[in-house]
Amino acid sequence: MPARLSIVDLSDIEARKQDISRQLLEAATGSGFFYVTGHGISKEEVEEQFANGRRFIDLHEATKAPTKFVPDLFMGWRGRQDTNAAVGNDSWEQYLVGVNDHYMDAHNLWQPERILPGFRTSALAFAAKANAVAASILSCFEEALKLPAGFFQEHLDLQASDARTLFGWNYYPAPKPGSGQARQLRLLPHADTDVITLLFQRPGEPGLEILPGKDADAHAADDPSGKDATRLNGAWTGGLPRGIWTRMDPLEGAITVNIGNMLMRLSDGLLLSTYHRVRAPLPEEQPADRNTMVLFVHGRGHAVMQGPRKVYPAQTVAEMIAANGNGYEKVKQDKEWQQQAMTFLPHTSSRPAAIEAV
Ligand SMILES: O=C(O)CCC(=O)C(=O)O
Ligand SMILES: [Fe+2]
Repeated sequence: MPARLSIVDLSDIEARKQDISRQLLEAATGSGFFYVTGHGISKEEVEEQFANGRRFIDLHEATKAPTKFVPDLFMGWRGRQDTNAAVGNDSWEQYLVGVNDHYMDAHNLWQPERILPGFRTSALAFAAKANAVAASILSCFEEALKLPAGFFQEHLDLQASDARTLFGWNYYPAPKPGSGQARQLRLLPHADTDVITLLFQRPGEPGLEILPGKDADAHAADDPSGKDATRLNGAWTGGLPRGIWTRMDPLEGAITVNIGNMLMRLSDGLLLSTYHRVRAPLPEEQPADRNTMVLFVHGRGHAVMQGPRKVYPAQTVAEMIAANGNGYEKVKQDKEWQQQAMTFLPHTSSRPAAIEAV
């Protein structure tokens, strides 16, 4: 099996469901990360939404401050001061919105219309489109995972009063010349807490890397601090080299998809939530900004994320978010780990031999 990252074409998913389900399952049981094309979201829509998010990021700090992050909900704005406290450097800023207006309004986490006209409508419309892509990917997994038919449709309902799915923007400014940031990470290694993540990356702004063979379970079980990233489990890596940070670069027209801890639990460990990180541009790369958009598919707060074989403890979506936020929250108090993890060695980063359709 060659070392490769998989691309799955989702076009005509209703007519080709069986075929696509097989391909998705093969892609997902490998490294836990794959690309999808034929998803029906145009390049223009994606760029428009990047621009929408940038309108927020470019606001004055004092204007953004009232929409500050609420940890239990995992919604709101984290400025570079906050991400500095969370991950140990100041090269990252994030704004996450709930697809559920109820939580957002209760905490005043939207900017007023007069400051960002049309922002909310545009963001929610895009999040709903992305969620539809997520829902069709997940419906392909139901049968294979022996979950009741319609399980995801029920739990991913964005209109539900306890819907906890998040959409948002990550902004990593270009490293300042001479700052040494080229040898730093922009985001620490972590595994996502959600069901699946849809990540929109822009060509020309690389940095995402995955660690095949190191999943959230291996992290939690044998290395709670996560300090030793080389401790791995024995899981299948889809032919990618085990324990080597592998570049998951932006791919024109594709959405990057990864399995989160909730789907790992729902699948009783068949699908793995793989460790990933974001590094700053290398000295030989363009010292560009990095802009990404994420859909963290969580589903409804009361949904129990446990598979039919009950391999993992029964915990609800709300409990899992409150306990762990996203994975990087877990290590934020550990200064020694931060220092160790932030130092980036370029030779630890490798390109996959191929990116190809399964
Ligand atoms: O911005 C990226 O490329 C990755 C973001 C990520 O992993 C996260 O927000 O969980
Ligand atoms: Fe992540």
